[in-house]
Amino acid sequence: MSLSAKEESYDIVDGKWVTFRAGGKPGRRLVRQPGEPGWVDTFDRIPIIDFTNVNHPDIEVRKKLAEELAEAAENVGFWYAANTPVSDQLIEETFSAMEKFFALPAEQKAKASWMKTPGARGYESFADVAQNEGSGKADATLRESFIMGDDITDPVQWQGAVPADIKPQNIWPPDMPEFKQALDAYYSVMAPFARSILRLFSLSLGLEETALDHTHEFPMNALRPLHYPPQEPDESAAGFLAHADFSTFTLVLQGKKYGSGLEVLNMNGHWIPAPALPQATFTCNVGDYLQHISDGRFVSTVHRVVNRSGQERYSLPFFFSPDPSAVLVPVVPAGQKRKTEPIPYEDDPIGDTYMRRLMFARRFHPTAKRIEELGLPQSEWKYNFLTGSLP
Ligand SMILES: O=C(O)CCC(=O)C(=O)O
Ligand SMILES: [Fe+2]
Repeated sequence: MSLSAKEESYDIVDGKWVTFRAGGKPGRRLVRQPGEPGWVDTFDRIPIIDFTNVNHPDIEVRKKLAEELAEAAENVGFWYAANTPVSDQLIEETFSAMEKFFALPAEQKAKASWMKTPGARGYESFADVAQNEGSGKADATLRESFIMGDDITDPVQWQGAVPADIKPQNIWPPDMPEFKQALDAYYSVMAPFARSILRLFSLSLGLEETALDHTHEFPMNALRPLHYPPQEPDESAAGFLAHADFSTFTLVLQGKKYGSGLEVLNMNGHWIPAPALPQATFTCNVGDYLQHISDGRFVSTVHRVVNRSGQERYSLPFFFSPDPSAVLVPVVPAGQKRKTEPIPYEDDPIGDTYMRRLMFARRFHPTAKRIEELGLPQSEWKYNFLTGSLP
């Protein structure tokens, strides 16, 4: 089922629109009511998938799980993951470190500001969000976050030789060394789990189980602790604006004891709540890279966060993305034609396209400003600006 093809097959005259950013550009969807022209059969709930068998020794068992996953990825683009390799204890320790980090005085958090790293890793304050997104008032406190990810210069992640021009990617709060320990521990469990899920997607696309492994060897992963205070009742901006992820897929840990607020957009323009469920660990979604690999079969579904719960909300997305050097080619079944239109820069290495998306979303970041000063056209933006240095 190609959701976007259905969407485009109707003449839209007037009505209410939901707007979002997806695939690196603005998009919109008409809000339709039952019986109205263009009302489609779309999801109104998110399926729960049991991952007990993710590494089952019998390939037939793994194939069955792959089929279940493919159905969710195709019809919803979101799924809950239950019975995963992530223990309750690890989850508790990770959330407790996150709460402690976000509770640090602003000056201590600012020591690990994302403005200090070439790839915008580190702490993003409430004020940074308000400035970057133009969302609400300058003093809005919609969300704050921290990003860490793959870093070849960190011996916890990589023990091999490091090229001399590669700079550290991550930055850490010097006043809370346990924060690094906690996120490293969590990251080291998530990375292999994500690789196993990638293999399920390989199977579901009719490929050898390991066929996509070479595109995700030292991938551009990111782990992003987020903190959303309860929104002011008069605050119209979302805590996280409607968007699709630029990842292969995303595994979001939502704390069960916190407020909910994640919402997923269906094809009729309705927001479907996706709160933490007692029986599941992760809320997961297809990202743009998997949508591309699957030739549009798996949908990078739009979502947002609005914390109307009246409680603090902490969440922890793990973005699994390809290697910077990977060039992704849509998988087209034998005897069929490609269904999707080519997208800009699709023959470029993913690192370069990632850079274009990241810097667009971080226009006040020094790397983005330097690119602007140099007057570099987007076609010349390169991933190595984030790891080495700009000209
Ligand atoms: O906080 C969440 O639950 C989701 C955040 C999100 O969508 C993102 O970081 O891309
Ligand atoms: Fe997202």
